[in-house]
Amino acid sequence: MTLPGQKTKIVCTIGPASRSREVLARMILAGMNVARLNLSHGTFDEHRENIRSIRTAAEDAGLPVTILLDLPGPKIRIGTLAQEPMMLQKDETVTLVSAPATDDPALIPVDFEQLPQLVSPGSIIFLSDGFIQLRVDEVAEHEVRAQVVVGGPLLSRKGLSLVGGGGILAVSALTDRDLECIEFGLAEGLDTFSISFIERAEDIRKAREYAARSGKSIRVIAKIERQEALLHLDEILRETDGVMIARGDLGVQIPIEEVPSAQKQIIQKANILGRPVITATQMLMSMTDNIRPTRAEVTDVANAILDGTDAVMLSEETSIGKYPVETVAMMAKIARSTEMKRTSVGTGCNLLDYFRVGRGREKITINDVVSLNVIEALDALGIRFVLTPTRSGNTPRNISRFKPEAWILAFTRNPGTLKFLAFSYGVCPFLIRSEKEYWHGAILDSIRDSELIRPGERVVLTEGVSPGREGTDSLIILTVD
Ligand SMILES: Nc1ncnc2c1ncn2[C@@H]1O[C@H](COP(=O)(O)OP(=O)(O)OP(=O)(O)O)[C@@H](O)[C@H]1O
Ligand SMILES: CC(=O)C(=O)O
Ligand SMILES: [K+]
Ligand SMILES: [Mg+2]
Repeated sequence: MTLPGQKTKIVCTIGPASRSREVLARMILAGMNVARLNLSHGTFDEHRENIRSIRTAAEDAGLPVTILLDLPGPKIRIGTLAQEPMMLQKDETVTLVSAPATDDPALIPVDFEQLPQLVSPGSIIFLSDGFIQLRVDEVAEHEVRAQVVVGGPLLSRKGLSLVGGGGILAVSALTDRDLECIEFGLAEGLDTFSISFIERAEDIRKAREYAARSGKSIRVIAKIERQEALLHLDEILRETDGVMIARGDLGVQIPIEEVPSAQKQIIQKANILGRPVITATQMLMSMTDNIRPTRAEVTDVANAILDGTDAVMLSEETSIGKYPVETVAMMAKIARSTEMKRTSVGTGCNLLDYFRVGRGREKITINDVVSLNVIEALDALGIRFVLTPTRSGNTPRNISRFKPEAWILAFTRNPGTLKFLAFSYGVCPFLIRSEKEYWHGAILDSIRDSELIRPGERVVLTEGVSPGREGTDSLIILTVD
């Protein structure tokens, strides 16, 4: 048993820059915990190959990697360009045509037939999360002519949105394509999906019900990337297994200046319920092309950690960037340094006060009380390890939400629980093979053998898993001999 270098979990989007086994292996060693495959890009064949490579690389490295499949959702995207990048210059006129692809390098295909009905002269179109802006001049039956207001390089399959929140198909968040993607994932033996543009808890239930028809249960990360999701945040958090602050789309769907406060609110509410939360998009964006990040980016990563995020995510940086491995290593370095200073610099959200003296006191559960007591014991006695036998993963997650300095070693027989703990801060999960290994004696034996714990050191153990009992209602503090 060796401990990871940092407690914050690192999610990396895999693409052309990182899909080789060699690069994947180096990213795993640098600290990647979760490989995200964005099913909005590439083909099922490509992703099947990616899944194979990730599994092999993880096996070779001897470290666990969880695969997250990100569903496309009802997002309007441009199609496949004849040449990429297509360089758009300020003031030039461009033509958008409704088509999935084009051979004409002067045209921008848009993978959405009704585009001409959606805009009128004067409408502002954002491409690529708002990096590129166009103003519509003329609308014809199948095409739209527009002037470039802000230019830049455009790549195939980038998102298209309209000022004022347009650019999402008005249908349910879960599209037919998403259902096909769930089926693809289940057939590949995967069960963790992030759902894009969800509006309500109902969207998550639909995905679960769809998987249940094939007798499977799935784990869901709800992507918060539109106003409606913020309005229904409480019901979404209750239903979901985890949550992602998808700042790319969120920053064009709501006023961009509201993204930071939304981030803090989502993190705080997710922490209260013990749902792992991922902060995503543009975290180290400049490392897509440069070997060093900006001060602002480093500060963004550190602040997300201090806000209480469980995981941080890389997108372009690792999917198409020049320095995927260096970016993961930088992320890990920022995380490690920030975690060490977390107590001395203080954090934005004091969850302890929420439960002890705040609104949380009214709704407090026995599990909350136990996790509060664990935190109390860790602090008072300077304990470095909590050992949690768990079936569902709830006990380690409830402790993790307080972002303690101690490591949470989780022991489970359930491979799905193990995989999903890859999203929780400070949790180091281990697979055990029999019911007997849930017993305290067995857990202590394995930890003694690992040499992680010094003889004479105190640890906290949460109650063992026993048949017919739900939740954790006790903890023991003991000295390892
Ligand atoms: N499998 C892939 N193949 C090719 N390019 C990819 C792949 N995955 C990601 N990319 C590139 O990396 C960029 C950033 O990835 P990201 O996952 O954030 O996608 P996105 O297009 O912004 O959409 P989303 O809102 O779904 O995240 C993509 O826009 C795309 O250019
Ligand atoms: C990750 C994602 O979907 C976004 O930032 O929009
Ligand atoms: K997606
Ligand atoms: Mg998005």
